This record gives sequence, C-alpha cells and structure tokens, in this order.
Amino acid sequence: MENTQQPIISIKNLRKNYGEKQVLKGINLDIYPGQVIGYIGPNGAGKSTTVKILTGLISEFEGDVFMYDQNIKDDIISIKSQIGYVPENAEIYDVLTPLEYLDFIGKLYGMEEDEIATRATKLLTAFGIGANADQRMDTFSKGMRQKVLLISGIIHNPKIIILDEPLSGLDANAVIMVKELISLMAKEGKTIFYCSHMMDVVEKVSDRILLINNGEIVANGTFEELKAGGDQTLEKIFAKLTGKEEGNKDAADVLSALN
Ligand SMILES: Nc1ncnc2c1ncn2[C@@H]1O[C@H](COP(=O)(O)OP(=O)(O)OP(=O)(O)O)[C@@H](O)[C@H]1O
Repeated sequence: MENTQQPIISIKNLRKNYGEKQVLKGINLDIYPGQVIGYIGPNGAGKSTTVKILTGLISEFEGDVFMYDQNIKDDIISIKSQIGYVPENAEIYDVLTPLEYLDFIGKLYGMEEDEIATRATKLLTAFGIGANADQRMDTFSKGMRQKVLLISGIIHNPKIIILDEPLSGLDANAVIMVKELISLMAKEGKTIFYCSHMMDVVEKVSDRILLINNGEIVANGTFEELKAGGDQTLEKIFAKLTGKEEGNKDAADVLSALN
C-alpha cells in the first residue's frame, strides 16, 4: 500500500567510509510514523554504523538524513532530544540506583524532576523491577540492567525509538512484554527502528524488514513480501540473501578445525 504520509525519517544516499573501507554504500529509506522497521544483517554489515549516524554519534558521513523534516546535520542536538535510543552495549553508571540514573537521564532530556520520578517509578514497576528502584545497580543481573536501559530510552516519551538488540539478556516474560510494547507504541503512532539478530522476533514485530549486507540494502519489504521468494522463515531468507543458502557448513568447519 502506498504511504501518503510524510516520512518521519528519510535517509538519502547514506554513505560511510572508514579509511578505504566502504561500510555504507548508499542507503535510501523512507520511514513513516507508526512503522516498526526491523533492520537485520550479518555481523559487520553496517547496522550499528547506520544507527550511530541516526542517533548523532557519528557526524561524518555522506548523504543526508532527515528526521522530523529537519536535516540532522543542521541541529542534531534538538533532534537527539526527540529520539529514544537503546544502544547495544551501553555502560550504565552502576554505582547509581535506577531512580538516580533515570533522574540523570530525564534531566538530560529536559524533563521536570517530579515528572521523572513519577514516570520512572511507574516504568520500573511495569518492567517488574519496582522493588529494586533504590538499589545500587552494581548488584543487578544483566537482564535487570537491560530493563533500566530500555526505560532510559523511552522515559521522555519520544516519537522515534531506536533499539539496537534491546532484548539481550531479557527473560522470556520480559521478551514477550517488550514485543507487545513495541506493537502498542507503534499503534500509538511511534516509529520504531529495531536492529536485531533475533529473526523470530523481527519477523513478528516488524511492518517492514530491511536486510543489509556489505553496506547495501539487499531486501526491503514486509515479511509476507519477503516470503514470496519461496522461503517461509526469515532465517532462511536471511541465509539465502547473505550467501549461506547451501546450508551452513561453517559449524562443521569449526569442528574440523579442532580435529
Ligand atoms: N570505528 C571504526 N573504525 C573502522 N572500522 C569500523 C569502525 N566501526 C565499524 N567498523 C567496520 O564497519 C563495518 C560495519 O560495522 P557495524 O558495527 O556497523 O556492523 P553491524 O552490522 O552492526 O555488526 P554486528 O551485527 O556485528 O553488530 C565492519 O566491517 C566494522 O569492522
């Protein structure tokens, strides 16, 4: 179906080089309000580089990115405050308690102290760690920290949410909850850019799936559209388009290297 809305994110001929190496080779993409974009690709394909450009962590690149109709090169600071970002490997200030940490993050987003405290308490409870709100995070498990990170990415109620492998370390119940949350947020009109290696989840939550390989988009469509090529799971589509369709003999190669 043709989208008649204005894109909330528009990526035009995005290129990035590290020295001689071309990491992004001209990415073009329009993303509309309320869409969940699943961004997948093999290790080293260019996913995190794309995300770092979208979130202003990398400022040197060729091409243009528009968010909320503004070129991010013109005012990345104001755009950053309107994005929620959950990074892949974030350091959390774990000498702080969740409430202290979220207070710090909320203030960076310009929120009022009372509003931060109320929202943080509600979110921590919703994520099942309300009882740990005043406990130092150096005592937290990986999943508990990941929950705090997720909360820190949405506490300011942004319209664009960028998630880089957000389910890492979460237990099965939390995964179900976050999947549901992604769908509900999209229904509210939020736009989610979701990078992950968890094919089964991407398959279920995404309205549009983009597969990047060697810095180029090699598939772009709904899961139904991608399946029309004949493969019934995203795992199989991924394997075919990234050159592993002959069956993955890498595991056997690893084993034989040991013998
Ligand atoms: N700071 C850097 N300097 C040089 N090369 C880099 C740098 N950051 C990333 N690269 C290279 O850019 C390419 C893309 O990396 P990127 O982190 O975007 O991949 P990815 O798709 O996120 O991979 P993964 O699934 O492993 O997280 C890789 O070849 C990587 O080695």
